[in-house]
This record gives sequence, C-alpha cells and structure tokens, in this order.
Amino acid sequence: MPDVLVLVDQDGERVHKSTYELLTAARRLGEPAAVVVGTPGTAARLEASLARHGARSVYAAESAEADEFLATPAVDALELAVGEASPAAVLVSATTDGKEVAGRLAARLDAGLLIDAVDVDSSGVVTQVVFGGSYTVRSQVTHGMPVITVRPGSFEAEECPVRAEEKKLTPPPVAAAACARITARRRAIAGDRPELTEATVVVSGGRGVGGAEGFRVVEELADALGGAVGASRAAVDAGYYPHRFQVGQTGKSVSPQLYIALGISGAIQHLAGMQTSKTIVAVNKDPEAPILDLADYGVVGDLFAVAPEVTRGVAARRTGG
Ligand SMILES: Cc1cc2nc3c(=O)[nH]c(=O)nc-3n(C[C@H](O)[C@H](O)[C@H](O)COP(=O)(O)OP(=O)(O)OC[C@H]3O[C@@H](n4cnc5c(N)ncnc54)[C@H](O)[C@@H]3O)c2cc1C
Repeated sequence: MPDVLVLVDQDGERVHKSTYELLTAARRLGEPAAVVVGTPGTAARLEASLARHGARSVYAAESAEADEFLATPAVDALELAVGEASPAAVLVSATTDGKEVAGRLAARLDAGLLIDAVDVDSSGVVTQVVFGGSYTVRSQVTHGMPVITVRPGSFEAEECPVRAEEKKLTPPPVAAAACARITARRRAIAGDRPELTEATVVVSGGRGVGGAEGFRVVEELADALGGAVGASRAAVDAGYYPHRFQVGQTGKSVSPQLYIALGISGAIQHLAGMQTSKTIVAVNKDPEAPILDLADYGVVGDLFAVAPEVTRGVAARRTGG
C-alpha cells in the first residue's frame, strides 16, 4: 500500500488531536506516515503517540531554525518527504497555517489541491464544504498527487497501534531573506478550556448575549460540558468576546460532536464555520431565526433562562444529584 503523508500539528511536546484525525483519514487511502517538523528531538518525543494512532513511518524534519519561520520549513519538509515516499496523497489540517502550507506545496509540486475536506473515501474522492458553506461537493484530483486539507473534527480519531520507523529528512536551510522570521512567541492565555478547533463540545454566543458580562452564561455551560467557548462575528465586533474565538467564514471552522448556539441568528457566514458539527443545538428567542432550520434541537426561548437551567442540569447529572 502506498504511504499517505500527514503533516503533524504539535507544540513540541504534544500532538494535537487534529493529527490523530488525519492519521485515521489517511488509513482509508494507504499507510499513514507522519511528518514532524520541529527542533531536534521533537519527533522522538512524539513518536509513541503517533505510532499508537497508526503512523508506520515518522519522517523527522528537524533543524534549529524550524520554529523560526512560518510555513516554509513545513513546505520544505513535505516536499522532501514526497520525494522519499512517493505517497498516494498528503493530508494537512485545514487551519490557517495548514492551508498556506498545502497551497504552497501543491504549487511547488504541480499537484492537485483540495481544501476544507470533511470526508475522504478510499478512491480519493473528497467531500468539501465550499462557497462559505453554501454547497457541499464531491471532488477528485485529476492532475498530480492530491494535497488535501481536512477540517479538524471531521473524523473521529481512532487508535491503531503499530510500530513506527523513524526516518530522518535533511531540510535545506530556509532562505531567510524571502521569509518572515518569528522573533518572539507568547502563549495565549487559554485557561483550562480545550482549544476551540479541538473541542468535542463548543458553546458559542452571539449578539443575543447582549454584552461581555453576558458571556458568563456561555462560559458556564461550556465549563459544565467540558467544552470550548466560541462567538459569532457580531459578538466579536461588538467587543463581547475576543476575535480568536470567532467561528465562521472569517473565523475558525469547528466540527465538534456537539455545537450549542446561544443567541446566534444563523447567518450563512456563521454556518460556514460550524454546520458540519455532528449535533447542533440552538437557543433563540425568535422562532423564525434561520439557525433553527439547521439545528437538530432548537429551543425557542430566552438564553438567559435556558442556558443556566441546562448548566444546572448537567452539573446535577455529574454529581449524581
Ligand atoms: C464577508 C463576511 C464575513 C463574515 N464572517 C463571519 C464569521 O466568520 N462568523 C460570523 O459569525 N459571522 C460572520 N459574518 C457576519 C454575519 O453575516 C452575521 O452578521 C453574524 O453572524 C450575526 O451574528 P449573530 O447571529 O450573533 O447576530 P444577529 O444576527 O444579530 O443575531 C442575534 C440573535 O440573537 C437572538 N437573541 C437576542 N436576544 C436573545 C436572548 N435573550 N435569548 C435568545 N436569543 C436571543 C436574536 O433573535 C437573533 O436571532 C460575516 C459577514 C460578512 C459580510
């Protein structure tokens, strides 16, 4: 079976859940092979967890400068790994960085590029969400090797323990003059909540929350469910919640098991970022709100009455009360 290369999302210590999803998707197309780009020693730290999720090969593209540049080290590493493995496909997470890497790799290799995949079948046919979520299409690359970006949350990560073989790549020095160098990094203060794109549960608030203080009810429900907090653009623009939590066409794309929308009308640009969630619950006081057409469960009511009630119910179940 041909290799399928997966670019590993990681923070030097830990593999992100989106990578396990990619390794699961890769098994439909061939033998998963992980590509780790980082400073020396990174691949060795991550190898066991990658092997547990089915990576038979771990390509280590390590250099002292790997973390100093955006995208380019990953594009260089994938180009080298493609040369070594002649893979059936390359899978990359459909994040902002991932899409840049995938686009540049496809251009370098004259390969076909499919973005925002939410499903991949064994013949390489990909289901994509396009035009801001207005259409779902099935596509297949007809020229060159497919480079596919997969939306985080589209696949259920499954363990598949194998023995991984580490393979060293020797990345070329990054052409610093042509790249922006990262001069400092500051970790975002994220608290205890899961990362938005990795969370199994996302509770989002919209303009209907009415203000920054109102987001307390959104956070309390998210915390009760062990989920992440999201926000609509209207809520972000109004200053209720920071931009990094925006869900939608110009925010983050999420695909959790459960998405709860509180006081969000359901504009197409918001739906573009969450409509592939497995179960959608919406609370809106307007029975005509478009989000209620998409929701699996819709509650017509005041979010300030409904959400705290749900939070109490979840907490009571947790404590067996
Ligand atoms: C190019 C472009 C890109 C965009 N990108 C994004 C994007 O990435 N993400 C995004 O979200 N939007 C995006 N938008 C904006 C989008 O069009 C909508 O304006 C936005 O999603 C509306 O946010 P909202 O649903 O919170 O606000 P509104 O549309 O104002 O809806 C608020 C809802 O809250 C309900 N409500 C009010 N009070 C309560 C209450 N007490 N209890 C229950 N319900 C209540 C109301 O009935 C209403 O349905 C984009 C727009 C453009 C043009």
